[in-house]
Amino acid sequence: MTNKLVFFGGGNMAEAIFSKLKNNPAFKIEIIQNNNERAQELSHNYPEFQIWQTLDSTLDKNDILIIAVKPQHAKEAINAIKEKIKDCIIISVMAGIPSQTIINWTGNERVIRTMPNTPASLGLGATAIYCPELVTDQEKAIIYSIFEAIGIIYPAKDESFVDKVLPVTSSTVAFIYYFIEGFINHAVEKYGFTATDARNLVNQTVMGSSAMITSNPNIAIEELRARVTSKKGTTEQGILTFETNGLHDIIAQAMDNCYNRALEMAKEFN
Ligand SMILES: NC(=O)C1=CN([C@@H]2O[C@H](COP(=O)(O)OP(=O)(O)OC[C@H]3O[C@@H](n4cnc5c(N)ncnc54)[C@H](OP(=O)(O)O)[C@@H]3O)[C@@H](O)[C@H]2O)C=CC1
Ligand SMILES: O=C(O)[C@@H]1CCC=N1
Repeated sequence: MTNKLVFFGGGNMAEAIFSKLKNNPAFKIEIIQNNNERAQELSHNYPEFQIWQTLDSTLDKNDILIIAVKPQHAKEAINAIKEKIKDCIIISVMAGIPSQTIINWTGNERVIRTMPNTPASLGLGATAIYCPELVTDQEKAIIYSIFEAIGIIYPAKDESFVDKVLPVTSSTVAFIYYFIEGFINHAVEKYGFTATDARNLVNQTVMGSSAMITSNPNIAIEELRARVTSKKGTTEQGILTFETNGLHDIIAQAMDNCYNRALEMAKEFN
């Protein structure tokens, strides 16, 4: 069976998902993108999808709407289409907006909260999904299949975990880039590597380190680290610098501020 999958907002996160679904026969994809320039770019890059600037038709019970607009635009954007999305399945990828708020805006109770991340475009995504009880097992299987097609899923036991994964998976993509930028910039500025060489070397190291974790599920990450850290060697001095300056405390603070912002957004954009 083919399901109609309509993306409301065709920006970065939506594209990370639909780019990976484009050859998937299970879904007939349509994109609502109000910005004309972006709509044209999407039409050019994805001739297999239908691109609209507004939602003209009413969605049916089995159709799926993925809401992928920014949280601050959501209320107004959804209000403009609410009469057409009363019966469909609604999946939100928006940070911070609780499902009850979306129910209040739409009058539709079949609202699923998810939190994906951009590596979805490579099939390497990680998506937390919270389905309320009124979603049937059959519907749940379809919803899970969308996100399984773009990576791993984490079925959240309650909705709070959709916000709690923000500093674990979704925002973390940017946190990791920020960390990587630090290594690259200093390699260029202090040690004279070209920007390209530094990028390639650091990136290969990040990929290799990550692959070591994946290939050694029974070895603690601390142990993998210990195998690099020779007593009185070079790595030890670097780790000591991180420890002395409380890097793990800084990471914890960044995670808490990220999560707290989601809670704040729930109040700000209701
Ligand atoms: N980026 C990420 O890594 C992640 C994002 N998210 C969530 O995904 C959502 C989208 O984020 P992101 O993709 O980064 O943001 P973008 O700004 O890239 O995407 C939003 C898109 O929606 C369009 N849009 C706005 N209003 C309407 C409307 N009324 N009708 C149709 N299209 C509209 C915007 O057009 P225009 O440019 O003209 O405003 C834009 O193209 C957010 O809610 C965010 O919380 C979740 C996980 C990760
Ligand atoms: O920064 C944001 O709000 C979005 C949600 C997770 C990643 N980007």
